[in-house]
Amino acid sequence: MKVAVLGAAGGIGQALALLLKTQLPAGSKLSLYDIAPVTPGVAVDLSHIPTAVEVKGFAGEDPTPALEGADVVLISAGVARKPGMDRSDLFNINAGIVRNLIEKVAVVCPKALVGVITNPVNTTVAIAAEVLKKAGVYDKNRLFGVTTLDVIRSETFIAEAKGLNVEDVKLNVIGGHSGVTILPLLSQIEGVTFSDEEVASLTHRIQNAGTEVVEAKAGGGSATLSMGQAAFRFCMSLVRGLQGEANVVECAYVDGGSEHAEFFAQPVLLGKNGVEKVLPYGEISEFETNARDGMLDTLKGDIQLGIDFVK
Ligand SMILES: NC(=O)C1=CN([C@@H]2O[C@H](COP(=O)(O)OP(=O)(O)OC[C@H]3O[C@@H](n4cnc5c(N)ncnc54)[C@H](O)[C@@H]3O)[C@@H](O)[C@H]2O)C=CC1
Ligand SMILES: O=C([O-])CC(=O)C(=O)O
Repeated sequence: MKVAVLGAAGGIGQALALLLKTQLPAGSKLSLYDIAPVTPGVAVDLSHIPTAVEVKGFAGEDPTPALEGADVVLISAGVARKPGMDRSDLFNINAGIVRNLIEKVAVVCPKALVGVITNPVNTTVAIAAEVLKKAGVYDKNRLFGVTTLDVIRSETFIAEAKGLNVEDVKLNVIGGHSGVTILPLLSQIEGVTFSDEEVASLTHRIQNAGTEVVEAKAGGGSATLSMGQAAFRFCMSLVRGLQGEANVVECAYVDGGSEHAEFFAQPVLLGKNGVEKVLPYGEISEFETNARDGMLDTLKGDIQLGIDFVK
């Protein structure tokens, strides 16, 4: 199993690389790429940790050597938000970065499972799909927007608010990955009830949790450690699926034939070819139905921006 992290010298990339070095299955290869010259050094640093995972680092303009033979590619290359910015403000810089990296993926490892972390995810995933289509190698089952941070935040905040064991909190978060497009399905959590006020305030907190971190870091970036953990969880689920494990399910932002939008985050069953099956997200409350329907213009606009960028 070979996992490549693009943007590996950044805040997310380094946290993710550490988790992968310590927890990928024995015999795996971990390949780190970033334009930052420190990247080979990050790999040397990690290589001193005694695990059976081989790590190599690559810097410079060309990610090709990092991508050769990759089964999974995770992309966190790009710029992060500062206070006062929306994720969409990152489009001008990050759109081109994701396009260029995916152009290389299309040539070097077109069969890899690709997880896009770089914001604005609602748009960068559409960019990635268009680039892969242009190259004639698009497989919708192999491209994912990583929305796992919304899931782990929901699990944490709900457990805190309700005094639950966080291990017992499981839920789907659907839609996309920004503001109103993030929709945690609180009504589906077993064994708890929420007042209308709790639903409104928890939903709002989850939708704005990225901004909570951006403001707390006061200009020093956005979520990196929690995102490292989230990307790690998602990557391990991809790996477990590739290895043939049964019943591996994660929510992710995929081209899954949704009736709502061309890309939509919902639960997917993972397997040897990426998405084995797009799963229904189940019954939802009236509040959630309104929130879902209310997000769609925003989500579709974000997706169209990505399509237009490549065309
Ligand atoms: N999907 C999600 O839930 C989340 C997404 N993000 C996004 O992830 C991205 C990365 O965030 P951080 O790691 O905090 O930023 P960072 O600034 O710490 O790291 C980004 C890295 O990308 C590298 N980079 C820039 N251009 C590159 C290129 N062309 N090729 C390879 N590497 C390149 C930089 O050298 C830097 O090391 C941001 O766009 C951020 O908004 C952040 C948190 C959550
Ligand atoms: O908010 C940001 O800019 C980073 C992000 O996507 C998150 O923390 O969910």
